[in-house]
Amino acid sequence: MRTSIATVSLSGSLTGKLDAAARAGFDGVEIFENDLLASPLTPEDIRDRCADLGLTIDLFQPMRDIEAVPEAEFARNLRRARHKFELMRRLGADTVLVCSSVSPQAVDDDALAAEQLSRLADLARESGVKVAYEALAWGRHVSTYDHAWRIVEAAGHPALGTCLDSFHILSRGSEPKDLEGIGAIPGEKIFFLQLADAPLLAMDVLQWSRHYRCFPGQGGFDVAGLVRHVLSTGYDGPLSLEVFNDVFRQADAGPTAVDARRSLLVLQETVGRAPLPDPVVPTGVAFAELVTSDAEPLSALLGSLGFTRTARHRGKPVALWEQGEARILVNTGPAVRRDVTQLAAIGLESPDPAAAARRAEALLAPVLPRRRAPEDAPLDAVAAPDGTELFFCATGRPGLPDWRADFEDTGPAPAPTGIRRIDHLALTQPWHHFDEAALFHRGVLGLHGQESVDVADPYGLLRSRAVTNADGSVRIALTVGAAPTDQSVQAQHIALATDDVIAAARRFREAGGRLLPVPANYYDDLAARFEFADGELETYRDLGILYDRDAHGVFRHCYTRTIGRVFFELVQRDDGYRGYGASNAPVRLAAQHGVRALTGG
Ligand SMILES: O=C(O)c1ccc(O)c(O)c1
Ligand SMILES: [Mg+2]
Repeated sequence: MRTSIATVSLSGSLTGKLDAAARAGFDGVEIFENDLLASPLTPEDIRDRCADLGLTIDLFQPMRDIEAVPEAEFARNLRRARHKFELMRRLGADTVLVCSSVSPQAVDDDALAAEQLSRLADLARESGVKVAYEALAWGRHVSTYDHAWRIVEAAGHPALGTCLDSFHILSRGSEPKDLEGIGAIPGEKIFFLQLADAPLLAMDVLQWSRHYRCFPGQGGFDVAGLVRHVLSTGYDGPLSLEVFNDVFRQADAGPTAVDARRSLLVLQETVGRAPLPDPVVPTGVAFAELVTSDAEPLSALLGSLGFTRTARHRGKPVALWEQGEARILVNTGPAVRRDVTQLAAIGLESPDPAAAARRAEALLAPVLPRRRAPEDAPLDAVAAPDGTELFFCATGRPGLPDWRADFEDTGPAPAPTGIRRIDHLALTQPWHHFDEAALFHRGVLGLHGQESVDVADPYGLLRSRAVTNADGSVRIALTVGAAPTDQSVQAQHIALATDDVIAAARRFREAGGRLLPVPANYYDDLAARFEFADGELETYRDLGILYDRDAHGVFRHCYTRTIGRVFFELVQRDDGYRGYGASNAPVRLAAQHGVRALTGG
């Protein structure tokens, strides 16, 4: 299917928007009148530029407040339309969007609306233009798609059809049965289909539409369900994104256009219309790679956690540290983002690394060079939106490139200390890339998105959403802070799974490690909320262990101090607990702020 994007969805100048849309692979654009008015280019220049970029102009919009008005007013509207149709001729655009009137002059008279739209369509036809009539959710008299369609049907004019916009339809809380009417519209009378998602917010629908729309798959609407209804009519026009969003209005058009196109690819796959390679869901975490300019503090911390250095890279200053199945690479080489200790890469165990990379590439993920150096194993890797490198690994599987082969052993595996593996990785996202990151991890990696939760931090709200595979052996928690300057929102962490967090915490402390101190008030509150065995709470209090329960089981966890941007968590999940201790995050965040205030670090 052809894909299109409205220029209003992207930031910057009209030419910048067109370039970004073309580079992301869109077939066409909807030109917003305001973008054209503000552009120094003539309509002919814009037409030529689109042609050079391989973009069709699928829609010109919007024309407002046309129908169901007194005759004198309608005559003025026709005059206005004549000018716009001439402009469209110069632009080479053949479909105009007319949105339902919000004018106080408009009357509630479907017959009049049909008659005037029909006369508009007569004029349009003379200019070779088709009119697509759209119900705005806040239209004065016409606010539903079926009402707009009844008027179009009554007009019975070949140059008049309807435009369906998923936001206007789904923002009205449509039940599945309310969408069935879509299937009854003849496909050739649906002149255009605009797609947008939105987070489920209770607010004025106009404000919601103008500020909070997002790309399909990033909000709470069933956009794919609506598209299925539309496709069942035989509609064969473009899938076009029309997203009014304050964040996208400020963000770079290039990455936004890529995010937009990826969302459409995932949507097309959901409705069975995208030729994408199947997802290859990762089956485990092979390693987490930290970069640092000073390995000393990190080595000490890993040592206290029971990790030992077991191997080093043959060609680069990268050490492998292991404990159980948890593997941490410490890279002290000249990495791009080495200024502060941070998580730079994740190795994901993949059933078919090459196929995983093919899907990632089809979903517009930047593919990284397979060999960093001539002697390296050829590993498939892509960059996530936050820059984290994702390696698709086949650890110890004959016939496939193995990252482990690039390492030579330097010491034996450590004695087990009860740490089994990496439980999850928590990555903070730049605030304006959060939805993009969640969609990326779901679409590209085939992970499943869990509920989004908001967590209070002393200086703002953190949003958090985890993506996981089916058995929980890969869990990535994506978080973002409301306050972009707050240091806590920059932190990343590696959570290590243990079967006995008390023993692990004691061992860590005995080995010289320092756990994050937790205020006594927290334990007083725990005592009020839960019943504990004798001495249990005192043990938690002594060690700084936090406690949570969900419908499935119990979660106990504690934190190390932070080095650079990175800290570690020891976690014990019992009886199928699924969460990440979100209810404890405010206490953890406050404690981390407290430590920073004391140490100045
Ligand atoms: O917010 C608006 O006015 C507006 C304009 C044109 C559209 O296609 C639309 O969906 C909304
Ligand atoms: Mg619209």
